Amino acid sequence: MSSLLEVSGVCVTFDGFRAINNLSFQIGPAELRAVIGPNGAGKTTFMDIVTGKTRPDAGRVLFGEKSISLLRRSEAEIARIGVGRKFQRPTVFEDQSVADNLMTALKAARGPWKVLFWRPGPADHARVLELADQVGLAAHLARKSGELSHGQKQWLEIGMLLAQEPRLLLVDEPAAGMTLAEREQTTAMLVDLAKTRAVVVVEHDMEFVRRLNCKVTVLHEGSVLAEGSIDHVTADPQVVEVYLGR
Ligand SMILES: Nc1ncnc2c1ncn2[C@@H]1O[C@H](COP(=O)(O)OP(=O)(O)OP(=O)(O)O)[C@@H](O)[C@H]1O
Repeated sequence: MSSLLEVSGVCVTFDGFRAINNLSFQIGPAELRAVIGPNGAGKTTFMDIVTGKTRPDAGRVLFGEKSISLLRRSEAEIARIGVGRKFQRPTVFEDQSVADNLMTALKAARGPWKVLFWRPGPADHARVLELADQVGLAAHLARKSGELSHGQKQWLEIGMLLAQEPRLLLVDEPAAGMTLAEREQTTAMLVDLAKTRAVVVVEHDMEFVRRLNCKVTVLHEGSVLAEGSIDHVTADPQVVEVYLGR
């Protein structure tokens, strides 16, 4: 399988401290991957590198069939190339309806110039319905986003990211603060999304990771400590020592 994202030999140093240390990581074009590891392991920095927020001192970050380098590109360019990132805190427009939030995201996905003259047509309204359906909010289109539950807001934001049609979606602790039912729905949603794109989930909740039922990458001190199925990594004595045993 050729990879969609290839990170190799990446190093990041903050004030002399090696936060990412010769990190190499690959993800396939339609793959769900969980990234776990203790506090300070480098999970956030890894996502910052891929999205162009942090510049590595060394290494390569290549994306897509043409192996486009993501280094030295702006965050906006990387988003247009096909990388979406979902932060932990949802940032939806609370005064707008679910449909309006999704339409705003569709509009933004057109790029800064086309937006000036853009008016939504029937295909855009259909796309809004499709996006709402993908994130389980089809029955809530007319509701004000501020009235949604925490979990529903998270899903709306995922829907807004999908408007950009990312080929790689990075999701930071999606289960945090969710009810059990919302977690289950989020699991199903992420599994479904990863059928047509790569989805990388950074998560501390091991029960949630287990339910994702996907390959797991364990980071420690800025590099990959272990990789494989959840059963494989949780049985690894080094993983138990640095992370699970705490
Ligand atoms: N801007 C920065 N300046 C200095 N040090 C930083 C900076 N960003 C991250 N670090 C350090 O780099 C290391 C990796 O941090 P990072 O946030 O990537 O870890 P993490 O795995 O996401 O941790 P957590 O699970 O707590 O979110 C930590 O030791 C952190 O203190």
